[in-house]
Amino acid sequence: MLYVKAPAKINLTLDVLYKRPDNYHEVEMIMTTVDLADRIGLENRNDGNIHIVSTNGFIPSDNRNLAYQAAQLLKDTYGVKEGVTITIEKEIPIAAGLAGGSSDAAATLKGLNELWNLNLSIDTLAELGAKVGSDVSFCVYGGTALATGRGEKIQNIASPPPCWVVLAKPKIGVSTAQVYGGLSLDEVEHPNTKQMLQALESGDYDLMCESVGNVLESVTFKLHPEVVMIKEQMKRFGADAVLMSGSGPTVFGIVDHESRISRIYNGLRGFCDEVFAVRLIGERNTLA
Ligand SMILES: C[C@@](CO)(OP(=O)(O)O)[C@H](O)COP(=O)(O)OP(=O)(O)OC[C@H]1O[C@@H](n2ccc(N)nc2=O)[C@H](O)[C@@H]1O
Ligand SMILES: Nc1ncnc2c1ncn2[C@@H]1O[C@H](COP(=O)(O)OP(=O)(O)O)[C@@H](O)[C@H]1O
Repeated sequence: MLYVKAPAKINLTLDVLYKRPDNYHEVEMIMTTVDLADRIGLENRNDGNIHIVSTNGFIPSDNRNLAYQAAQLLKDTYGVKEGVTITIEKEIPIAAGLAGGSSDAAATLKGLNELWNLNLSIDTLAELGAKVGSDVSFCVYGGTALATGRGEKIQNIASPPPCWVVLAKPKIGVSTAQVYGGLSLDEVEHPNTKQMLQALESGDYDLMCESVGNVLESVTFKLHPEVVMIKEQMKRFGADAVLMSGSGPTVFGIVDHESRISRIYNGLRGFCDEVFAVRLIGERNTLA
């Protein structure tokens, strides 16, 4: 069995520039990887089938699973005869704004590249990933990046200075399509992406905390007011920056010292079942 780690992401900024004719939204977002990960196991099958086994009964085990789609895409594109059993040990909350499914797909692409001896470059895997979902290319590279286009154009950037992150997910799940669909661009406050880039480039923790912003908050907050409450609690317990990740509903809080995490973590556990205290993963992926 080959094991591959599939970490979650958070969006430090998420801006939407306009709605495109293809119904996607042109975005500009800064994403970074956090140390909360699913574990993907890959084992060859002689019957040519793709088979999903998961520790979590709430994700699809058929061709709606993004890891399944990634394996199918490799089989179709490169005429692979082998099949694969994909085991997904789920740690990342589902439909949470943390790209769990996208990261499973990215890990599957990287792992099968090795298992099936395809010798594809990381750029090729990222291009293939974009066909599975907008966030998959970023997940192939990991680290910290500026993502543009519909999210699939990736530019590697400096990672945040050392810090810790508390993630809190309320019991609801949100549909990304519904959130983008509910966005009205004349009502939002756009984040300052340039300022965030400067903050990361210069390793300026305070400026980074000042520069977080996500236009999708306006939509998810209206749909689910409990997310606003979690954001307020996170601030009250002392986080330096607090933001919803992606389309939500997960809210993250940043602190610069490990000793400050437990107050926020313990405080939030009273409101949410799923709370995690994690490090950021600064390093970009290379192929094994
Ligand atoms: C909002 C973000 C921010 O990182 O993350 P999540 O909240 O899903 O984690 C992403 O843009 C989500 O990317 P991903 O979840 O891969 O989206 P996709 O599967 O490609 O698209 C799902 C649906 O979202 C909408 N969509 C997605 C991306 C985009 N740039 N514009 C859109 O309008 C479209 O309606 C699309 O049909
Ligand atoms: N491997 C997977 N893990 C989680 N969800 C998956 C997976 N494959 C498909 N999905 C579906 O994708 C949807 C979004 O899931 P996820 O990637 O966890 O959230 P998000 O897009 O908010 O980051 C869910 O409704 C789920 O049914």
